[in-house]
Amino acid sequence: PLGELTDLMVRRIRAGDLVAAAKFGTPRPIDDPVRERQVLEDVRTRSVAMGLDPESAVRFFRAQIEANKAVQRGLYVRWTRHPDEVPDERPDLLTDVRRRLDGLTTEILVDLKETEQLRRSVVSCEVQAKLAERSAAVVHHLDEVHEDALARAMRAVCS
Ligand SMILES: O=C(O)C(=O)C[C@]1(C(=O)O)C=C[C@@H](O)C=C1
Repeated sequence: PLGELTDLMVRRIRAGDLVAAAKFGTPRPIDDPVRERQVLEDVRTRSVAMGLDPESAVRFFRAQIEANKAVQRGLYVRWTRHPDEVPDERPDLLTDVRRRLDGLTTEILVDLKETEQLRRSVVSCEVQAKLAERSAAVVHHLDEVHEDALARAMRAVCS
């Protein structure tokens, strides 16, 4: 039941690779508190409009942002040690990567709404979340950096 939401979380985590590729070797820092506030304000407003608990949605997205930063930091370490692994192309953060993240926000909010009942029932939610996390790690061939990020992101699934 949490498979679709988990897949979307993995897609957001994978978008962290693009964020890292856009920022690595530029003066732009991994942490952008202004952008984080914009993302979370947007989530809050749209949750209210959708009848989702805004506090829980914001908490969920805070965890997704932390997971995204963990990916960026992990890749920075990897790329500093192995410069040959740095992607050849630098995507554009504003027009390419953040647009993709904004699209994922919409999809994730819809899925949060669809799974609201299940996520409120703490015990079954924890069981389903573990199942979804394990199968996503296998299906998406996640390496350690991305698996750790997913574990971090999953902490806020059960409300
Ligand atoms: O948009 C960025 O610059 C990102 O790094 C992505 C993101 C996010 O997950 O939405 C993560 C960290 C930043 O502090 C702001 C936002």
